[in-house]
Amino acid sequence: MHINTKNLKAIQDLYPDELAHCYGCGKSNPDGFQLKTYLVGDETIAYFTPQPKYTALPGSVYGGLIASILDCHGTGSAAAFVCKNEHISLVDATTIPVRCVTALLKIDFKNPTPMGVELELKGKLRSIEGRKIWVDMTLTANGIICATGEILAIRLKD
Ligand SMILES: CCCCC/C=C\C/C=C\C/C=C\C/C=C\CCCC(=O)SCCNC(=O)CCNC(=O)[C@H](O)C(C)(C)COP(=O)(O)OP(=O)(O)OC[C@H]1O[C@@H](n2cnc3c(N)ncnc32)[C@H](O)[C@@H]1OP(=O)(O)O
Repeated sequence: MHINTKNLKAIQDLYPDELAHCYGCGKSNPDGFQLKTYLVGDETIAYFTPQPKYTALPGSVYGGLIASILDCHGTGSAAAFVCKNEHISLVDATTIPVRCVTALLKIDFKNPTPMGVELELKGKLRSIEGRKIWVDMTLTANGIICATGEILAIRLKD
């Protein structure tokens, strides 16, 4: 079920402008994917519908694109979970003082991901250990988990 994100702020829209050029999720990159990750309770969610040019075999999505959007959903989720952990409100903020980069990303491709449908990405916090944030993710299409991911995101120093 697609949740209503209209009244939620995407974590990527709270990155300061100078850190918002990421190809996958930067709001300041007009050529990029501009993925949006939302914190909803204890999990994160994002939606993305790939364009047909990101085809692997006809009818299925290219794995590199799947890795890209899970990468950005993972770092966004990590930042959101740190904010939640430190009671930094995402509702009132215009920017957040937390930015994470990917140190390690693992994707398991479980089923072909169909082209032409909206993909749902979810993230769950596994642990925060100092600057290291581990997040587990799923990518679902038509109710079927097509890929799972795990990411180690590192919180950048001030
Ligand atoms: C993208 C540029 C990255 C450069 C970062 C610098 C500034 C950038 C500023 C803003 C970034 C803005 C936008 C980012 C855009 C998009 C985000 C989307 C996701 C991506 O597309 S992002 C691109 C791909 N990403 C990289 O380009 C990272 C290259 N890398 C590094 O820049 C360093 O490697 C870094 C910063 C990761 C850590 O460096 P560091 O000096 O801050 O910290 P350190 O090495 O001490 O690691 C701390 C603890 O993490 C453990 N650890 C580290 N790596 C591990 C691994 N692979 N496996 C298991 N554990 C690992 C250590 O073992 C230690 O653990 P412990 O504390 O327990 O000892």
